[in-house]
Amino acid sequence: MRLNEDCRNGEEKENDRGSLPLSLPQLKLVVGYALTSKKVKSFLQPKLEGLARRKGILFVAIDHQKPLAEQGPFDIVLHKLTGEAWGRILEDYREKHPEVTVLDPPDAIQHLYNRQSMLKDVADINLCDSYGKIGVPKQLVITKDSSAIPDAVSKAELTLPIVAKPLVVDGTAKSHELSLAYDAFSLSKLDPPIVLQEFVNHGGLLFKVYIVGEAIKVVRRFSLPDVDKRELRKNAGVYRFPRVSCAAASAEDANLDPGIAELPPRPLLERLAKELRRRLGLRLFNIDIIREHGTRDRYYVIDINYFPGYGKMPGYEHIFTDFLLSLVQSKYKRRLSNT
Ligand SMILES: Nc1ncnc2c1ncn2[C@@H]1O[C@H](COP(=O)(O)OP(=O)(O)OP(=O)(O)O)[C@@H](O)[C@H]1O
Ligand SMILES: O=P(O)(O)O[C@H]1[C@H](O)[C@@H](O)[C@H](OP(=O)(O)O)[C@@H](OP(=O)(O)O)[C@H]1O
Ligand SMILES: [Mg+2]
Ligand SMILES: [Mg+2]
Repeated sequence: MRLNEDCRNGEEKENDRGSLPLSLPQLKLVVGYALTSKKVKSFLQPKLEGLARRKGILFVAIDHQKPLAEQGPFDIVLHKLTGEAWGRILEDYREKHPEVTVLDPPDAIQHLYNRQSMLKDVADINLCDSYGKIGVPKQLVITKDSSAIPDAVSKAELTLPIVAKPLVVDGTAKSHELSLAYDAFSLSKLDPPIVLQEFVNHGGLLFKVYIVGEAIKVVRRFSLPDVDKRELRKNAGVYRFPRVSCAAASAEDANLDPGIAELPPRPLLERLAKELRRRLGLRLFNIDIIREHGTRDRYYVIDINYFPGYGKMPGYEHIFTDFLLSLVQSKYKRRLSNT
């Protein structure tokens, strides 16, 4: 972190939401970012950059034509790019620059790029307390041979309908092309590797739980409608469906049945977030949670995304800048206590 006496003047001296303890010198925090142009557009909105500047945080684009080590110096590196080459560059940089916080470690992120390993920790946590139970839908991975799917589905005793999702999430639109199958035979039309997941009726509403370090923010999103099991036979086939829950329009203001709209209990989400942060070793992700329709406390995690669309999270500019400052403040305090 760079000490900077004159980076804030005039009205910019205001201490936004009290994030900077007054006893600390004024900081200038440099955040290098390596993001796709789509992500830059959705995340680095003027309201984020403006607030960040007022708080002494500067976002600087990482130049891919130049070696990372020759850029900066950075306090934090924020990134969401795929590819092994980039992962190696970052690992090498982390080794040589342990003083820089890389958000997040590439190995840990990799865990979320496979829909099987992504949900493993949720299943292992097996969270169940007086506030509710959180699990994952029953699922099956098919790596090859689509003709064997009907048999595999029957052996695994998966109940129809079934959601089919590409196994690997690699940032392409194709990895988000999902299908809903009303009969197991139609699944043999799909291209493995795929994950087959039991569809859980949830009243057409999904909870997106955004995590930014210690902060948690939940929003409601529209989702797929319930499927009447009696309709299965009539509708046999496999149907591609669009990215319903990703739409910018939120379900916050919709006139919903209170039993469906009620948010999951805060203590339950806090326990889940704390455990997942620790087990995944990640600080920036979101969790898609649904509540089984007709129950009050039976929850399923269906998806976890690394560095999701924070631009759609209300108040993200405050939450994110507070988080960035908290990272260097704790580092600064540790350094002071070591001197
Ligand atoms: N097991 C399930 N039961 C019921 N609905 C599901 C299930 N899995 C997925 N869905 C529906 O499909 C949508 C997309 O699924 P999922 O979130 O796994 O895909 P994704 O492409 O990774 O989405 P994102 O855009 O959040 O990354 C969910 O938002 C939900 O509406
Ligand atoms: O915030 P939610 O509704 O979960 O949806 C996000 C997806 O989960 C992310 O995968 C998208 O980011 P990438 O396009 O960088 O993968 C992300 O893209 P965005 O950052 O351009 O909005 C979103 O589509
Ligand atoms: Mg999702
Ligand atoms: Mg996803």
